[in-house]
Amino acid sequence: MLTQEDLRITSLGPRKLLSPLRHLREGPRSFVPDDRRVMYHIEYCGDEIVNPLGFEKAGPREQLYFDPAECRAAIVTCGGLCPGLNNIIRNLYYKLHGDYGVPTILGIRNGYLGLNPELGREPFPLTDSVVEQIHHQGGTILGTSRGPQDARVMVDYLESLGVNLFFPIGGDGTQKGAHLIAQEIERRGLKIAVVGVPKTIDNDIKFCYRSFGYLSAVSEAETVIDRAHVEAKSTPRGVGLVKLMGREAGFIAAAATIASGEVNFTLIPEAPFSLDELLPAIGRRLDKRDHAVIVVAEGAGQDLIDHEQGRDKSGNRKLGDIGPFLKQAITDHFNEVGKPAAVKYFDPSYYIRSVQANAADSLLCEMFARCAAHAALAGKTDLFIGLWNNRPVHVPLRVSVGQVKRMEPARDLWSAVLATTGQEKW
Ligand SMILES: Nc1ncnc2c1ncn2[C@@H]1O[C@H](COP(=O)(O)OP(=O)(O)OP(=O)(O)O)[C@@H](O)[C@H]1O
Ligand SMILES: O=P(O)(O)OC[C@H]1O[C@](O)(CO)[C@@H](O)[C@@H]1O
Repeated sequence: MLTQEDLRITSLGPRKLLSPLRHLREGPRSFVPDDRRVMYHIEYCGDEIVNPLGFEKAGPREQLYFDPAECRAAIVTCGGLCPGLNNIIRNLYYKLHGDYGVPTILGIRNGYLGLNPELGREPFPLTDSVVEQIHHQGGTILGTSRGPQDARVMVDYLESLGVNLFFPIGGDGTQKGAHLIAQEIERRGLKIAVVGVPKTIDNDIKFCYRSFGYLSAVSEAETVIDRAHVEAKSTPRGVGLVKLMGREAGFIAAAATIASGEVNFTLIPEAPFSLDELLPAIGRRLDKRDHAVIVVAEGAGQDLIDHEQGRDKSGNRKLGDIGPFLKQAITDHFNEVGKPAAVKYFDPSYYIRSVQANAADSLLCEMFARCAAHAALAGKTDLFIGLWNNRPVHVPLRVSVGQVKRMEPARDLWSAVLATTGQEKW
């Protein structure tokens, strides 16, 4: 259970400088339509908390800490690609520059690498023409990277750039890095707000019910499963085998299974399985219906594969390739029992995460970016924008760091998978 102390949001100081309403009336934004000013008024939500855990609700504050006209913002995108990164960049730009009037928004290139001036390329200023069309593209116009950088070096650089609003967009690794940066800023007594936006197609960030990009990736995955189903049905004893991303959590595999409705076996990292049980179960399905569709998350069945243990640059564990392993195991097994199966293997891999955001994710991105801008200008720091009880909330980074979200086999989503596939367990 989280305590009040856990949930306390760090603030750079008392908020009294400017009210957004006053600022919008007086500010130099001739292109802000009048109705946006009204929207601010309606949107204003104060420091209300959202139960049951007690997160503070995200959104505009009555008073700002920073004078937007004197601010400099920087955005960085880190880790793997995710649909919606460009939407976040674009919406942050429009909110900060277009609505609040922050004069300069810098794009940091290639993740935290771009905050090390010895190694990275120089940041560039975002402009209307730079961001105008980017939400139609997958990826991130800023580039990304994995691998650690020294928080002291990054803070030195942010300070030298004159940045006081900093937005790290990334997964749990990025948010851990953001927390170290925020702590270093606090140690030095600097006035730089650090407000993260959680990103991952894997949807495994704690206190964020749905991360942006997840549903776009699921949609793409569903298309591949449907193709695998067509292949499997078109040949005697056909097996469509689809490997999907999901290093530690099976949310993509589970949701794509349910969306497709054509999967017979779903295998996820959170539910260990044995070949002794799985292969005969596939056999029973083939005897009955002559085809089977299997979805496996890349982190599933790792205990079955002999592979080199190791870590990537960011410290994420390296996985053995479960797809070809399963393909071989299924092929060998049915050859051995004298009833060969035709296994068609699909590995959509990066394909599902390099697409542009779908409508649902575009909406989420707009909300996350808007809330991040409000929080930073209000002087809130060392937090990310989460989604809790269907509301955007402020999640202190010290609370989220080290916490992970996993599918719980006893919960609804997994029950829905079992009901959809008809598989007995796993
Ligand atoms: N514990 C940590 N402390 C400081 N920085 C970290 C930490 N873990 C990861 N990072 C840094 O954060 C950045 C992104 O981390 P990582 O590559 O793990 O991606 P991620 O943000 O977790 O996203 P994804 O979901 O794509 O894996 C990298 O530059 C990495 O070095
Ligand atoms: O090959 P990369 O870029 O390290 O990314 C792979 C990983 O990224 C993720 O999609 C998370 O973003 C994992 O599911 C996957 O293992």
